This record gives sequence, C-alpha cells and structure tokens, in this order.
Amino acid sequence: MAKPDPARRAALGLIVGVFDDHLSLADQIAMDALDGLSPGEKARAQRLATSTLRHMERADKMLKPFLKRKPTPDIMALLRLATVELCAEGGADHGVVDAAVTLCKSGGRRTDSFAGLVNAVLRKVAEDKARWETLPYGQLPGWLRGRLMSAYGKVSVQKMEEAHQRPAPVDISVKENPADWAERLEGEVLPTGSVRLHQPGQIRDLPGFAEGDWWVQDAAASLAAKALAPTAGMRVLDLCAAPGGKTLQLAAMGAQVTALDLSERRLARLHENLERCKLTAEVIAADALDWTPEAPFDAILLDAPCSATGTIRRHPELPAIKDSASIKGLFALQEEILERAMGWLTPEGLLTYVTCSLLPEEGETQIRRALERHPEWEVIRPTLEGIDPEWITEEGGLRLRPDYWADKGGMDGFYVATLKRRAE
Ligand SMILES: C[S@@+](CC[C@H](N)C(=O)[O-])C[C@H]1O[C@@H](n2cnc3c(N)ncnc32)[C@H](O)[C@@H]1O
Repeated sequence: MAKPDPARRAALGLIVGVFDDHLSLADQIAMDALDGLSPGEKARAQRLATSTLRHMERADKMLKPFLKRKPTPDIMALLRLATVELCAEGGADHGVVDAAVTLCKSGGRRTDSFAGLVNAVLRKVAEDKARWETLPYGQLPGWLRGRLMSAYGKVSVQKMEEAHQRPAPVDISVKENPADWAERLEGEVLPTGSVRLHQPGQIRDLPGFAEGDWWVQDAAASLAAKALAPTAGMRVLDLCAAPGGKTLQLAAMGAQVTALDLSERRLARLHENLERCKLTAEVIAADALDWTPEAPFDAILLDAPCSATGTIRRHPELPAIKDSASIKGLFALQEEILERAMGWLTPEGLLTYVTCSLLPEEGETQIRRALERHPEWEVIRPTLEGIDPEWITEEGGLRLRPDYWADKGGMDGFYVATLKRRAE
C-alpha cells in the first residue's frame, strides 16, 4: 500500500484537533503535533491546515452538491483539506486526489471504507474547480459577528471578513535602517517604519535573522512600543511580555526593560529572542495579579491577554475554538491587570495598554472605564508616523483593523492607548 504524505497527514491531524479538541494550531504544535517531520514538511503541514481552516466555508459549499449526507468528521476534514488544495492552493488534480485516497486507506477501520467516496467526490470537485471563484467567502460565527456588527457596522465587518481570506504578510521590525533591509530582503518599508517582505521563504535562512538585526512582528503590533516611545535609560515594565516582540523593540530603543509573563514556556522563547538579537532585559516569570514591583516604573507597556480576534488572518481556527463564554473572563482579567499596573508608575509615568483584539470590550471600553475610575488620568493622542488620523478613536486610542491598508496586504487588528496622570 502507498505511504501517506507526512505533511498532509499532519495537516489533517491539526484540522481534526481544532474541531475535536478545540485546540489552536499553535497549542497542538507546542504539544508536539509536528514532531518527526522535516522543517519543510512542518511548514507545508502548517500552511495546508491554515489554508483549509481559512477557506472552510467555501470548501463546504464546493463539496455540498457531491455529498448526499455529511460523512464522519474525519472524512469531512480530509475532503475539506483536499478541496482547498485543489481549489485554493493550486494542487495538481491527480496528485491531490490520489494523496487523499491514500490517506483515507491508511486511517484504519475508521476511514478506509470511505476511500471510494473520497475518490469520487474529489474527482467531481476537480472537474468543477471553476465554481470556487464564484463562491462567497466565509462569515465569522454569530458570537463574534454580532459584536463586531454593533461596533463597526455591516460594511466594515464584511471588509474584515474579506481580509480574513488572505494570509497575513510577513512584517519585520528592524533595529536600524529599514530602507536598507527592505532592499536587501526584497520588501517594502511601510508608512509606520516596519518592513513588509514580499517573498519571505524560510525566515531563519534570511540575511540578518541569525545575527539578530530584525525580528518578525506585524506592523500593527509594532505600534504599541512606538506609541510608548521610551527614551534611552527609562525603566520600562513590559507586562505580559512573552514571546517578546515588544520587549525587543523597547530594549532596542535603549530602555532598561523588565519583561514579565506568567508562561515559562513562552518566556523560553523570549530568552531565545533576546539572545539572538543581542538585547537585554530582566525577565520575570510571575502572575501579574500576584506580583508587585519593588520600585515604580517610568513606563509600562501592558499587552493584556485577550481574545486575539485581531489575528484571525494568522489563526483562522480561532473563531471555531472560542465563543462568548470562553472570552468573557478575559474582560475582568484585563481590567484587573490594568488597574494594578496603573499603581506601579512614577507620578509622570506613562502606560500603554494594548490588545490584539477587535472587540471594543477589550480596548476602547477598558480605557473609558479606567478613566471613569481615575479621572486624574488622561489619554495621550497618538502622533505616530504613517498612521491614518481616522484610526484614532473618540477617547484618543488607536483602533487598527485587518481591513486597513487593504492595498498593501492589511494589518492585524489591535487597540493601543497611552495613558498618563494629568498635570496638576
Ligand atoms: C498578547 S500575549 C503577549 C505578547 C507579547 N507582548 C509580545 O509582544 O510578544 C499575552 C501574554 O499574557 C500572558 N499572561 C496571561 N495572563 C497573565 C497573568 N495573569 N500574568 C502575567 N502574564 C499573563 C500570556 O502568557 C501571554 O504571553
């Protein structure tokens, strides 16, 4: 019997893990889901799984006319994977159909009796590929769509959903000379100073990676540290810091950084990043709800744990593994950490609050409520290079959305606001 392709088999395992165990791809990978694969196979497995999850609704519409009834979840996942390979990934018809049948036969009694069905359905999909482009893209699930509709209106939500169909480009933050790095790495300097790579390939093999001259960080994510803009020598707490994209930025700006996070596993990556980029920070593994600093800080960047709904382009499984109930607890956690952090600053201290969420409850509302609790504080309106004034919100924060910069490839969804005590 032919052997199944390891990358496709692993991709299938990741997709099943999302629906059966409600685990993100990142969590499954951290739990060794791709162990034993070569770096190339790992990258392919991840790409196939991500693309399948991104285009799942379209794949289901493509498959519907050819299925009398919905098959078992394992077989449905296999059909979705192969359909996306055929229709969105440019896979060769015969190769994809044969690989799917082989995978099916290798799955033991749970799947091998479906090999005939898989073969017949996928042949029909291959013949009907032209229909793919006519199918509407997927909508966000009701629990999220309703909230976003109330916040931004239907047209904006549709634009965000359209943006979610495209993979996120790779952006990097460079220590210095963005224009030189853009030329060397065949990218473009974005209006806010990040460099967007057009043909990134294997990131680790690119010039400057091993030397730590730059790190991967979405352009929107980089705006929080830019908004805080610490001067050299300032004592800055990077609160909820791992894996350290913002720690690197703050340290590269010359700040004396303390990076705190709850997760030892994520902090290991922060240590690796600091070492590679030859930057330093004091690293503390602690719960922000228990920890108290010995002395106040000049500035704090709080990247609060959140629903991560601004990163659906990168993590298309997110709407499937979260729901209203699973994110509700985060709102109270964000408020509690923000409240504590506001007490850890010098009188002139600055606090930048950031979340990679599209939900106002995790952004605008948190800041409005903090100002109601502390009328002696105010928001400093952002004056960052390259931002559109329309992104500035009523309370003076910065609302970033995946449908912004559509002509350049979009950006992650973020909220950023910088607070300080009012002058007496
Ligand atoms: C959005 S991520 C941080 C990303 C990071 N700032 C960066 O730029 O790379 C949020 C982080 O909050 C951490 N976290 C969650 N609850 C926490 C708590 N109670 N105390 C400290 N860190 C916490 C998580 O471990 C996670 O690393």
